[in-house]
Amino acid sequence: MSKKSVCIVGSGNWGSAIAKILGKNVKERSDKFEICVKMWMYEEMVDGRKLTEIVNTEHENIKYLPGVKIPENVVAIPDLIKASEDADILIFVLPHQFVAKTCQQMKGKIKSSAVAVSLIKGVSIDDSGMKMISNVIKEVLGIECCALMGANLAGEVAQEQFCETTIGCAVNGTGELLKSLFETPYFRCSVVTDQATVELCGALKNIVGIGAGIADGLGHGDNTKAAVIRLGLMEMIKFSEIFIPGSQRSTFFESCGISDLVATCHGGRNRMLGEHIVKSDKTVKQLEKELLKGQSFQGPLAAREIFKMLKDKNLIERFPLFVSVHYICLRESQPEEFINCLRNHPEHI
Ligand SMILES: NC(=O)c1ccc[n+]([C@@H]2O[C@H](COP(=O)([O-])OP(=O)(O)OC[C@H]3O[C@@H](n4cnc5c(N)ncnc54)[C@H](O)[C@@H]3O)[C@@H](O)[C@H]2O)c1
Ligand SMILES: O=P(O)(O)OC[C@H](O)CO
Repeated sequence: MSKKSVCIVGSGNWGSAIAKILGKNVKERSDKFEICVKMWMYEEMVDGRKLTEIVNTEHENIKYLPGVKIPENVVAIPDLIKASEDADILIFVLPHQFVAKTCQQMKGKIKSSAVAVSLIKGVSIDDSGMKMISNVIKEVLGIECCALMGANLAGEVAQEQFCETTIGCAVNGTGELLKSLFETPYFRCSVVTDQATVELCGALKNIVGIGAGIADGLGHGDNTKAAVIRLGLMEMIKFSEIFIPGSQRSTFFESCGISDLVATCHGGRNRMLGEHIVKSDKTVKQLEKELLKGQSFQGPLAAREIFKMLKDKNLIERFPLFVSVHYICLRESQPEEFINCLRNHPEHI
């Protein structure tokens, strides 16, 4: 079997943490993988220098993952086509609002035999309804695309603290190939076939994470947060039952489900957003700029997209937590209303 070459499409907080894992793994598994990992980087200037040059000389993404060394066999490339044209495995790890445009640029210019994996937590909504991000990639590029999601706060993974992740892969064989590429003693990968639920969990938990932050910001403690997690999980399960035929309850007990929900509700950027929404009167855009300095909150966009789906199907009353987070992000509802939403949740009736 010929060696597979790997390209990471994206280089933010998570993309850079994943680059650290992949750079080391391909060297250790050089019978299976090419040693050079290409990483497409959306070019920008940092302290008067190109970020790609900084990464390629200092081997550190000083803007998105400062303080963490990236192996020297990971090469940052600002040209998307040069980075991806020869790849056998494409790893998509961008904020979800950029994925369709990025794929359009790659269309017809990559290997037709390539396989992709999406690490992107979000969904895409258009006039035809909801699509998983892996389906957007699959449709535009015409290649197979799996998903990898879990309780994986990038900073902790980069510090090599133990965690688990879930590879959702409907196609035989590719899941095992991806496991052999990603797994380390501190990053354990389980493969499941219920890919759509894996991806949906990744998108929906970000909305619940904002809710947990709102409860924190209002001064509520661990009991309230536990209620946010439970009610959020119930809405995630109900949503999957309605929108994903064949969704399996067992997937919610993988890392992509309950574990990611717990991690995000305690340590995620979306949780931090919820807290700051309560403690300031700034917009989400302003808070993103101030708090994240170039990184991105995925929860507010997911809340808007899911709200649209619910409205179109007349389901708003069955998902009060998701809907309340959406209105609070828009500043159309007061944060205090979130606790009333928990109090009156249909799960209590
Ligand atoms: N950060 C985490 O802890 C973490 C963990 C697991 C999954 N994820 C998911 O991974 C995905 C990527 O998140 P992240 O944390 O790596 O990103 P991030 O929040 O650090 O986002 C910033 C990235 O977006 C890029 N960017 C800005 N404008 C762009 C454009 N027009 N086109 C393309 N790229 C552009 C920036 O260059 C930068 O690389 C998200 O879906 C997120 O939910 C993140
Ligand atoms: O920081 P968040 O809220 O975007 O969450 C990061 C990861 O998705 C946690 O697994």
